[in-house]
Amino acid sequence: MILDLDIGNTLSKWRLKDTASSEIRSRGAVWTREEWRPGADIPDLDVVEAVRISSVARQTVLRETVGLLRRQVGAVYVARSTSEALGVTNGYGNPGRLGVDRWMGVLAGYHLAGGCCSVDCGSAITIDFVLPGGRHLGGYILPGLRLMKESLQLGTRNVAIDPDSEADELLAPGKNTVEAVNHGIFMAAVSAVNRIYSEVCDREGVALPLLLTGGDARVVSRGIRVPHALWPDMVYGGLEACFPLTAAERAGKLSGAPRVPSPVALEKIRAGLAFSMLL
Ligand SMILES: Nc1ncnc2c1ncn2[C@@H]1O[C@H](COP(=O)(O)OP(=O)(O)O)[C@@H](O)[C@H]1O
Ligand SMILES: CC(C)(COP(=O)(O)O)[C@@H](O)C(=O)NCCC(=O)O
Ligand SMILES: [K+]
Repeated sequence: MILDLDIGNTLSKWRLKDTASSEIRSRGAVWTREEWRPGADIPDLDVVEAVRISSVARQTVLRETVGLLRRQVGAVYVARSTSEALGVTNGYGNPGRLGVDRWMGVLAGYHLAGGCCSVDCGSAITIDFVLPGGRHLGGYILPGLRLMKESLQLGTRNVAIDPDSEADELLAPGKNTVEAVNHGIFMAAVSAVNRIYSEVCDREGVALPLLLTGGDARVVSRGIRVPHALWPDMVYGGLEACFPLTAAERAGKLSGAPRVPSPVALEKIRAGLAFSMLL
């Protein structure tokens, strides 16, 4: 078995992948601030031959996790943001500073779709662009839905947006504090993604496939006006592409990859931008 770890600022996600069949056998998540210790929701390390890790948590969390795993598992691969990988050049002036979860998402997106916009809706919402040909442009970081809600301190933190709400409902003015906050942060997130996607496609003269991942991807997806695809395992996809271990991975097949969404024509994106300027 392969243990894949995606340690974010809120949740440490794990999944077990069968080395022979490439199937996902189990998955789970623990709060990042909790100690990572086998037992409870954590898989039994006896069956694990290799571990792949993407971590944006504090250095000490990664160090402790790697230390624990190295004692019990033969091969531990830790992903790093580099200046170039798999045909993509990192757009940051200091490439190592790019969050490795963003780098994994960009590499997975490029592997699947070629040039793309990859959006990760987690503790933070990150929006990254890579052009056909592999030039990563850099990206945008804004607070995630939960962070936005907590920063308001209006006692609404425990009332999450129902991911099954219709976009129309979420667009409407709130009739109480919970609604006003939930609709407000929803609009902040989706407006940013819609606008940034259109602006960058316009600037670069290319309509890019749009891919979404992260804990709030389903909610944000409700308000995205252009074709896009959800890829919950996108960060894991970057780990698979960087450290291929199974036959399917070596053949370039990333698990859970969606069908590549066909973007709308650039003219339409530009027309939408022009229209929003007139309002
Ligand atoms: N069951 C859940 N538990 C915690 N957070 C959740 C859950 N479902 C959705 N979320 C949302 O997802 C976010 C965490 O998403 P995730 O992509 O795991 O973030 P990170 O990678 O930053 O840890 C939270 O900030 C919250 O808004
Ligand atoms: C922006 C992030 C906090 C997002 O992390 P997440 O929301 O997935 O926990 C993370 O990618 C990070 O720490 N990045 C380093 C700063 C940067 O990318 O510029
Ligand atoms: K994120």
